[in-house]
Amino acid sequence: MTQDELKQAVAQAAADYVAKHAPAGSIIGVGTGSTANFFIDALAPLKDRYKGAVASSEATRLRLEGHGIPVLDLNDVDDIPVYVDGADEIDAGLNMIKGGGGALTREKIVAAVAKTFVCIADGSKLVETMGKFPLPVEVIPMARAHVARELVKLGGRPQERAGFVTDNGNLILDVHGLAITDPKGLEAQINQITGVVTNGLFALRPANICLLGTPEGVRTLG
Ligand SMILES: O=C(CO)[C@H](O)[C@H](O)COP(=O)(O)O
Repeated sequence: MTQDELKQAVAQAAADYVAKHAPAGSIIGVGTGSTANFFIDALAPLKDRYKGAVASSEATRLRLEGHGIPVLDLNDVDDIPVYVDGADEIDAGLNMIKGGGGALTREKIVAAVAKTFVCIADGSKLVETMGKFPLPVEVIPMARAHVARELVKLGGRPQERAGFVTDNGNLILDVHGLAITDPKGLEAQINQITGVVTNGLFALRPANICLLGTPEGVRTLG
């Protein structure tokens, strides 16, 4: 199976999960990235069952609206039963690195509201120790150099994502060379650096389940 076929399989499994667990009339949280895009396509046939979706990025908003799925402002929503999103890396404890697409802050906000976070990923994303994928950190532009110096003190090699501006008007530092043995501790520590909006570790709010695409079928973790 190709990687896209694995992503499609987990996206369909997530749509089936939503159909089973999100009550009719509820609002679905939708992540960002190529796997989340497959999920949006799989969600489209179910759209009349739900009131709409909350999007974690402008790209996701456009794709949802392209399918005729109403997109709501998170400030008008009290309850998101299920949030479905991809990951760049996930470990056995369902901690993740996210933000390869640069949408980490909005993803973290939607995940904070959601009752259940369903991670969808192809099998290549499952790792023993996170950190091979550079950790994205969203930074207020005037704090770039200060935050970079602080990240070097933590043992990382930050690199500005060239020419990239987040949906919030900020920049991304991708931090190479971290072996993340304490994901919760590192997530909290990086978020303490003045000028950091947030970082791509999802360990303080990990996924609740992961639907993992393998050639043998979709495995459920958690
Ligand atoms: O966090 C993300 C975007 O900010 C994505 O979920 C992550 O980068 C995985 O993307 P893909 O499904 O394309 O592999």
